[in-house]
Amino acid sequence: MASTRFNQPDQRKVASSPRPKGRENAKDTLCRNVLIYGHCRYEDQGCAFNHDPNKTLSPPSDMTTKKALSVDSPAFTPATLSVPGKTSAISSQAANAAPFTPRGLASGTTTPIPQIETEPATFNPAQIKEFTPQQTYDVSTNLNANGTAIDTQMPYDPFSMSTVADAMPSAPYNPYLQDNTAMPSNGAAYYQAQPSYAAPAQPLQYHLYAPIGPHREDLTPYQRTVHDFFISNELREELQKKSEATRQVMPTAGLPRLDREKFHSLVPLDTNNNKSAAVFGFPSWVYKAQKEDGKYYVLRRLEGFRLSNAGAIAKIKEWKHVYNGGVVSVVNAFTTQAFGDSSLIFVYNYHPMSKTLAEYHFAPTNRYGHRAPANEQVLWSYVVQIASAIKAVHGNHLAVRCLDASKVILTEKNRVRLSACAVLDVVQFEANRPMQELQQEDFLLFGRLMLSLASNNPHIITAKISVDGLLRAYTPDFRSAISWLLTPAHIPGSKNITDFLASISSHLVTSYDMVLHAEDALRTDLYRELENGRLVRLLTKLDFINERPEYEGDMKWSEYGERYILKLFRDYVFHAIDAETRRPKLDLGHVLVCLNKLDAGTNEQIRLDSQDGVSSIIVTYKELKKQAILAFADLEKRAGAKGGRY
Ligand SMILES: Nc1ncnc2c1ncn2[C@@H]1O[C@H](COP(=O)(O)OP(=O)(O)OP(=O)(O)O)[C@@H](O)[C@H]1O
Repeated sequence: MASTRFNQPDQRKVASSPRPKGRENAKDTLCRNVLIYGHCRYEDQGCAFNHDPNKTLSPPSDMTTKKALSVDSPAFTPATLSVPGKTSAISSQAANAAPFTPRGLASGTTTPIPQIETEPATFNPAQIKEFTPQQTYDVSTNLNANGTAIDTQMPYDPFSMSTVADAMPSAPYNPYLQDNTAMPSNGAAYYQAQPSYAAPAQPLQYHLYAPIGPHREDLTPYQRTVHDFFISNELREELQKKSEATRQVMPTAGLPRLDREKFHSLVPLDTNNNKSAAVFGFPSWVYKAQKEDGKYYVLRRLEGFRLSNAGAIAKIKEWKHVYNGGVVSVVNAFTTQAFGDSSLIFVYNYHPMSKTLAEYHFAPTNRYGHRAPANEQVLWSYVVQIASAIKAVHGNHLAVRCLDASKVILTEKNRVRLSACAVLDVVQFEANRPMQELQQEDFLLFGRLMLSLASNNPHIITAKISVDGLLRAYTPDFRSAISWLLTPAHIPGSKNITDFLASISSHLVTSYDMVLHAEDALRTDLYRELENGRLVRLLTKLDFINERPEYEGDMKWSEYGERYILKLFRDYVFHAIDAETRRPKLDLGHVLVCLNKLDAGTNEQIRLDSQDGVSSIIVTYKELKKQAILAFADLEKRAGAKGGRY
């Protein structure tokens, strides 16, 4: 730690300027005092060095000395960047290249010692701009902490920051190539290697909240808040509700445990107590249940069903091969007496907070008890998803058979799944109807379902209606798709789902594009959360170390070495005060920036001042990171156990 000083009362005295090699060189050499403190006390007293930073490498704009404990304290430009003679080690391209620092986050109210960039002095999320990788960029000559040229081409591993901090690169970083080995094969279609990609060759020095993904440019600055860095409130609320629903228990519901099948904690999901036998021929109940393995499932119970043919239940095996995003996976089926009757139970995957299409579209919403008919775009999205589900089912030589609005569930916004597959195969096993006939019937059921949603009529009788008349508000495309589904084939059994999909191909593409946008949006949210997880781990580690009461009397523990610097760092991050008003600064941006830089161990230097203002330390994040690792390792030793990975 060449630049680190501990508790040295006189350490802030002005450094003497370097001895010039020749008088001529001196006036071209930037005075070290200007570098370190922003001014030179001896400027007017004969100091021979150059005091105009603009004549050499441009120093940071805010190089003015301010009081201790202020986050606006004078900046310090590492000698590595401005040592005369060494500047030639930086290629002109490297010097001009923009470091990877999303603006607006990088400066905060910190006392950073900027490398080359000049950042706005206060944290302003509104100013965040996208990172544009530099096309041509010479990384072969960069400087290490000692000011010597080093090879900066290194494989960058965002999950192992020590590589970034401790070693320097040897091969160009290619973010696309990097994941190829780890990526499961099913991701290959989307994430193919891009050999021609001109990688941002500069090693990414620290994690910041890179604004990746779709951007909304119509927001005015004041609308961008700290919430921009976290998952959106709506999504958070939705996920939390789902998580709560998943964990809900109802001990007073009086429902049995199914010990033989290892299910317990049943919670009824039916909101409707009037059980009709219209769909399956038996009253049915739906429960959420937890299995012994800790996972959650849905149990659909058919009350009073007696299994007369063991072969019926074997049908389930065939359903296990159906793997489609539009079908709720069928897990198992069994009979039980646990409910006090003879019940047939189907086990499905659980999708918390689902609603049936009937519950969603036919529930009255206005005071006249009406709900507006569904919008055509939404209906097209249902058509595409259900058609894809039918394709998967028919492709496995099965038929859906149950396409009632009360048996298609909405698991996410506009995301539908068939929720009662396999039931009729078991219940009507004896009827032994030909599969081709059942598959043709699926088209009719599908057409009826869409027609009832489009006309907002749950009880539509399709025999005597004119689709064109009923769906006047919809496009001819939509009307003809519904007509195709409802019209029996000229040659029995000749209709097939592939033909239907071909005829709606333009809507498939639109739907696919919407899914891509939705995925982009979710990924953007994921990026926001990515850094938060890291920071929680880092904060936990720091809190484990800082000011442990049991070691309070132990001077070695708290007042020396790494723990002392980390304590000062804690003050620097969390206890900053405004230089002018002396009021506490509660700047989340500052905290995020500092913690991210610590996590990455950057070479940026900061000045840490003791609370009494007596001593200061100039230290890099890289050194701080090393100290944190050492202090935590020491703590682990004292704890006598490994604390786990942080
Ligand atoms: N796999 C599942 N995951 C989560 N919830 C589900 C699942 N399947 C069904 N549900 C939910 O269970 C509830 C009851 O479903 P059910 O099929 O019994 O509908 P219903 O409207 O009660 O119809 P019926 O009157 O025929 O019983 C619905 O709110 C539905 O969203």
